[in-house]
Amino acid sequence: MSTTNHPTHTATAAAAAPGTRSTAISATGLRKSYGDKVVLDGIDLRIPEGTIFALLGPNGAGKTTTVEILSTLITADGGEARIAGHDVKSDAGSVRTLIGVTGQFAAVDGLLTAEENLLLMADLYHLSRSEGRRRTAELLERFDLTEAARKNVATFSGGMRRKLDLAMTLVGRPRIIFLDEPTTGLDPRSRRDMWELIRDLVTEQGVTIFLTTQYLEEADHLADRIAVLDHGKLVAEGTAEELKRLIPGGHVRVRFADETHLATAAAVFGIATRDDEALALQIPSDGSVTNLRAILDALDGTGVQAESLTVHTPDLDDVFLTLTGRQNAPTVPAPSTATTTQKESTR
Ligand SMILES: Nc1ncnc2c1ncn2[C@@H]1O[C@H](COP(=O)(O)OP(=O)(O)OP(=O)(O)O)[C@@H](O)[C@H]1O
Repeated sequence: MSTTNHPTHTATAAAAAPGTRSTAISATGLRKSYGDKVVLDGIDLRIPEGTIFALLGPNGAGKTTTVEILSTLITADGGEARIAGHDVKSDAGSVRTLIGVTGQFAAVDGLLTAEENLLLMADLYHLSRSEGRRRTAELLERFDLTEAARKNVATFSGGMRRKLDLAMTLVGRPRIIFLDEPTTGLDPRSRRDMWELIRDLVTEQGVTIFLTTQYLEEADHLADRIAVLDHGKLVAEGTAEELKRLIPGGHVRVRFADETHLATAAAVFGIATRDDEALALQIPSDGSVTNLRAILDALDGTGVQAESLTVHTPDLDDVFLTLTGRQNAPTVPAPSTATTTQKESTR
């Protein structure tokens, strides 16, 4: 897709101070309280250009508040945040020309068709009539909405509305896109479609994505880096692999035909946990091929045959549970009315 016709963004990005040129989003000591309630308690972030960053946290952790501050919708009580080098408070106008924000159906008008919604957005971005039509057609095609283009959005499925909402955000060709829970409530297929669209934006156009999610799988799948937000503080940050390494729990489970075989194997693997009932041994392992080979070689050495072997590597659910002491990842979370109302004022 062409990225011409967008002088504002290119010029503004190039104007960023040299030291911050490769940093799309940064924050230092961000704080926000509502009355007595501390929502953000000193958040530090540094997100390089052209990457996907996921802010992961349970309901009420402060994810939307973070997005609202970074996208200039509300101001922080303390700390500093910059978008491509521009201060979100003192230079909010420049920040707004660089970013796109997609909340929960924030901008979509259900009484209009998909095409009308996109054309309206093109008007808001002062695109000429012909450029607006061209961009609308291009986005409808890209998001597989061409057939539904002339239908009222009220008839759309949740997945189609989300796609249209993202398409509307892209009319202005933002270089930095905030996606607040982009797949909450979507079925698995629509969620995967959305993931593909998000990833394509980064690989094809080099945009930077800041997404919030409650889904560990989503962060694992999409993000270059993940931060876990809990009670207004970042409790961990890293790649999915780094976060998974933070916690123990990786193991190989080997099942045997009878107790004699189990006892022989157990004598070899001193640190293994024995499950007599299931005739199984649980052997600590990082799941690497080298480690698996060593386990199998040691078993071969005993002359004992294993009936089955399964590898368990910790997933982000385990990480979340370890870091926050709570299970996460609801299957169909209900959208909160309060945050939806705030999100409606995003544009
Ligand atoms: N305008 C407001 N006035 C008072 N409290 C607020 C306001 N906005 C947010 N909060 C509170 O701040 C906390 C964090 O809210 P926020 O919406 O940022 O969390 P979240 O992590 O996005 O959660 P969710 O996943 O439910 O959207 C919540 O306890 C919420 O009730």
